Amino acid sequence: MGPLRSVVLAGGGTGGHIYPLLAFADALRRHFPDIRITTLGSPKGMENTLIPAAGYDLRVIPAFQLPRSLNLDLLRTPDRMYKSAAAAAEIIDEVRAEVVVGFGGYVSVPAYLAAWRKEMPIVIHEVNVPPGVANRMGMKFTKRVAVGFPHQLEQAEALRNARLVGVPLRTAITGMDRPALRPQALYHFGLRPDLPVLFVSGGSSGARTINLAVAAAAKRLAHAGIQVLHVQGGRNDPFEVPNDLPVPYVVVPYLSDMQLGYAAADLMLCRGGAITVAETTALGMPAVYVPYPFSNQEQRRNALPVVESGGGLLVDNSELTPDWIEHNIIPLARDRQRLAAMGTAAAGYGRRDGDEQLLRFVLEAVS
Ligand SMILES: CC(=O)N[C@H]1[C@@H](OP(=O)(O)OP(=O)(O)OC[C@H]2O[C@@H](n3ccc(=O)[nH]c3=O)[C@H](O)[C@@H]2O)O[C@H](CO)[C@@H](O)[C@@H]1O
Repeated sequence: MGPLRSVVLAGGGTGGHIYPLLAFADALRRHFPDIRITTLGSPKGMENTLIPAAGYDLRVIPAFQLPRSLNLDLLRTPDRMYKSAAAAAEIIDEVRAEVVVGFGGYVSVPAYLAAWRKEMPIVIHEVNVPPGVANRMGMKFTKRVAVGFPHQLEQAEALRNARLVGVPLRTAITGMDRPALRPQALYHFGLRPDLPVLFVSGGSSGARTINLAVAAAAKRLAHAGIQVLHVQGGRNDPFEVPNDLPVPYVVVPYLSDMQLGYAAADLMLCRGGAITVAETTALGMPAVYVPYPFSNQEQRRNALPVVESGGGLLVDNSELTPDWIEHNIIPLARDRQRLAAMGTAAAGYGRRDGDEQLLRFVLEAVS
């Protein structure tokens, strides 16, 4: 087949839907330098900052509310859905897209609907169990569904016949040499090279419980000689960290260059968002996972296979206290051998070629 000339990528809401879209867009551009890439987003999602910052064309289409349960009537009736789908259809026509690839989030639904009406190829990329509501709706229009992780095939009936491609990850992350980047990353954050670094991130929007528990353990961590690099996360209130600590505790609101955080870190403390898990494992980063306790336990499902393979620890949100941190994280962060073994196990679960594998799947769809 010839080169792809124009694609529409749909996905929005939080980072978990947007970063894989961007990583896939980068892969498209690598293979087809002249390709036209158009992304569809909703008015309020993080796509409004992340996609233009990455240099891609973002078209915002009208928002609509999607119910938590699936109902096909919804697609026939409400005006707002029609309006959104009509806007998506107009853009698909304008750019003469050959395929729509959706990553989930409400904005994907009008894109799927518009593409289905035009009888165009549709490809869905899904990273969670159970699959998100937008992608579940999209699955009524296409059988071309790709997933990020092996457990999804076993645990979700709707994904049983999906193609396992992995998660498209940014090459700034998958392509980095962690030890080589470490000195620069430590310098960037004002961290010392002689003490371990705990990297704390609650995902793209941050996590209040994690923020408060780690901040409350700041003194104990510092006196044990553990430095902290703490990403607060966009949607979270600031928290207090004592300013007389003997070792650095660096708080940053959000990291656009997430690879610098990974490069500086010896151990990660994080939620279990699918893209976070894909990144920590791709990098062989030992991690303590604190899954978000709601959303159908999807984050526990993401983290469990890594933990079972020895690549990290799992702790319930309600159990993450300063005492737990003192008794579990402090000894781990100081144990280089254990960290190295965990990192090796995590790397055994991780993969770095999700972008290329998804591209292969999309090319099959258009051929
Ligand atoms: C509470 C909730 O429902 N979370 C969901 C959401 O998580 P969320 O949107 O937090 O997404 P993930 O944890 O999967 O990924 C976060 C992404 O943001 C990046 N990042 C994060 C912080 C930062 O400062 N800079 C930065 O670049 C990470 O490198 C990663 O690429 O989407 C995921 C993927 O659908 C789901 O599995 C999660 O369950």
